[in-house]
Amino acid sequence: MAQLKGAAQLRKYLADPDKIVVCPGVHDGLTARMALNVGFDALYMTGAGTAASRLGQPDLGLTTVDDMATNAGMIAGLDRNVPVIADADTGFGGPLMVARTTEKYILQGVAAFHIEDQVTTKRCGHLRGKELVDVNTYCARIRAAAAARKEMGSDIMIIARTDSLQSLGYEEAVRRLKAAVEAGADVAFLEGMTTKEDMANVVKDMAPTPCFLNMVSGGVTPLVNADEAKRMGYKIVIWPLAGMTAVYLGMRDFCRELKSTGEIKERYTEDGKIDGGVGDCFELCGLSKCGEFDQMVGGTSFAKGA
Ligand SMILES: C[C@](O)(C(=O)O)[C@H](CC(=O)O)C(=O)O
Repeated sequence: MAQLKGAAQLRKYLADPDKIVVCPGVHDGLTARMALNVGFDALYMTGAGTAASRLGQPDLGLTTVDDMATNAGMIAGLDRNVPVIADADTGFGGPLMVARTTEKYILQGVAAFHIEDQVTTKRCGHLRGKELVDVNTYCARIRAAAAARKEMGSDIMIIARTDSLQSLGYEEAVRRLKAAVEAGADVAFLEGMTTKEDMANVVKDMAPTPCFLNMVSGGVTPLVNADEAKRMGYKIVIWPLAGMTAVYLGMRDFCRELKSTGEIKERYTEDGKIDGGVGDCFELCGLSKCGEFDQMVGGTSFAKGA
C-alpha cells in the first residue's frame, strides 16, 4: 500500500540527534487546527480528550476502537505533513483485536500509537488502582501490532507503554519495556513516573530505544519543559491535556459570563479587531482554501463570496 507521510516524517525526527518532538494534545478538529496553526512538528491525539469530547466520559476505557481510530484519522487528515501520534489504550482486546486496531490506525494515516499493559477496563495512567495484564499478554499485544504492521507493509511506529511502575516498581517496569521492544516496539513510554530520578534513569536504561514523556497537568509526574526533557534524553514529549484543559477553562469562563450577565462580550486583538469570532474560527478551519479549491475546479459556490 502507498505509505502515508506521517510515520516517515516522525522516523526522520527521531533519527535527528538534536531533536525532541513536542506534541500538544488535541482531541477534535478545532483543537487540532489550533495546534497546526501554531506550527507544531507533530500532534498527539489524546484518548482522555477523545473520551471527554466524544462521549462526555472520563478516561476509563469507555471509548471503542472506532471512536479512537476515526478521531485520529480525521485529525491526521487535516495536514498529512504533520505526524499524528495517537493513543490506542490497550489495543481494545486480545491479539486478534490488537491486530485489527493496528490495521485501522494504519488506514487512518496515524504515524505512531501507544499500547499499554493495563487490563481492558483501564483508567488514566495518573489515577490510583490501575490493574495490569501479565507480561506475556502484554508482549502478545505488541507482537500482534508488529505482525499487523508487517502484513500491511506499513512503517507506523509502535510505542510500548507500561503502567506497571505504580504497582510493580521501576525494575519490573523497565523489564516490561525491554520485553516489549524485543516484541517489536520502537519507542518506550514509562507511564506515571513520580520522580525526576526515574525520568532520567529510564532514558539511560532503555537506550538506544527512544523514550516518550507524558506531561499531565494535575498528574503524578513532575512537569519539565522541552529543554529539560531533551537534556534528559527524551525524543518525544506530549502535553496531552493542552486541548482539553484549554476548552475546559475557556468554555467555563464563557458559560459563566453568559449565565451571569446574559451576554458574551466581544474579545478584541491589540489592533482592534474582533478576536476569535466566527470568521476566525472558519478561517482556521480552511474557509478561504475551500473557496479557492471550489473556484479552481470550476465550482460556483463562492462566486458571490462567503
Ligand atoms: C496520555 C493519556 O493516555 C491520554 O489519554 O491523553 C492519559 C492522559 C490523562 O488521562 O491525563 C494518561 O496519561 O493516561
